[in-house]
Amino acid sequence: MVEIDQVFVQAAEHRPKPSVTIAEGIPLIDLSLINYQQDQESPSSSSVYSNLIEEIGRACKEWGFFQVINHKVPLEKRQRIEVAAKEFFGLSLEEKVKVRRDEKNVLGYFEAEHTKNVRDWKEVYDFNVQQPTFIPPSDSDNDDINSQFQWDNRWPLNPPHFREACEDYAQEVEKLAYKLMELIALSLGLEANRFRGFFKHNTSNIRLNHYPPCPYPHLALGLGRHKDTGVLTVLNQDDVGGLQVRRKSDGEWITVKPIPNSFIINVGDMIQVWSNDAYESVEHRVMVNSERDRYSIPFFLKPALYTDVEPLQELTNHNNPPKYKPVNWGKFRISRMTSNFTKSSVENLQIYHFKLS
Ligand SMILES: O=C(O)CCC(=O)C(=O)O
Ligand SMILES: [Fe+2]
Repeated sequence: MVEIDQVFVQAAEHRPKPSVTIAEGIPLIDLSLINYQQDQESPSSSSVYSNLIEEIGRACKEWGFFQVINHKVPLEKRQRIEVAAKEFFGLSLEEKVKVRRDEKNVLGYFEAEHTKNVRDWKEVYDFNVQQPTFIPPSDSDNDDINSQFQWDNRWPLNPPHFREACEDYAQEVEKLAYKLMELIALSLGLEANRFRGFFKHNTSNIRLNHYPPCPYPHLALGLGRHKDTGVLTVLNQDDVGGLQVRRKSDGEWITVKPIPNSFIINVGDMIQVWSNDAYESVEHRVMVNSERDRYSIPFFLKPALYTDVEPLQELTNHNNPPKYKPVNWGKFRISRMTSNFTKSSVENLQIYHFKLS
């Protein structure tokens, strides 16, 4: 067997253990009650609905992760993007690099991502849900965003229905994300639409992930440990499994069991800041295996580039003062993005850098 390229090798303490604990714990939440009609009378007064809100609040607090079923994202749209993703990744590298992401183009195909300075065993394709991305008017603070980056989607010509499959799916999953944000707002004691204004010019994106079989699953990871930087993630994973979540209660890595037609939801860094640590963004990673290809499709809900994210006034008071300085989403995003390309000697920007001591 050829020796593994050292760029993929995780430090001993970050390698997956040979035996894994399958999570009993990640809450499974039934969304049968939700409804996407805007003009629907709010069912928030009914006690069944308040149970749902409470369940979501508890999951966000105790795990930062949960799975949902009966979410109403049409299965057929989900299957279409899954097929499109497989077809795209099945193309030759020469074809795929025609839409390769680079230092200037933020979106497209990429096969050399690093997480915490170790290369991931995967390839990805990113597109933004809202186009064009709203770029704030130039001032000295925003020069980076204005002059250095291109935020246009880069659609491949092949497979033929790729773009349509991606856009159709994005619309559906975005609705689910906003509905979940309403439930999360209610669970924090806020107005249902409290977060809505942050997404007018959102920078939400969808990523297609492909983790090829890896002959060294004990040394490498499909995706190294990390927290999601955005607001909320809605993840579609296939039946292969490999996602692990760091359990808050004891720091153990717990494998999330795939459930057909479910989504895995997790809180990102920006909810952690808005909620002043009531709901924390939790570390997770992806193991690879030597036999099967694994595909996953996260939707990352993200605010507008100009958003200053800070603890919400309603959630802070004299006894619970703000724990963070404002985090400018555009700057945070760009700092994180540029560090994903190669090994770098400095740690990238994390939200704890914004903590008020
Ligand atoms: O592939 C997965 O299951 C997780 C992907 C993920 O965590 C990410 O892309 O941020
Ligand atoms: Fe993630």
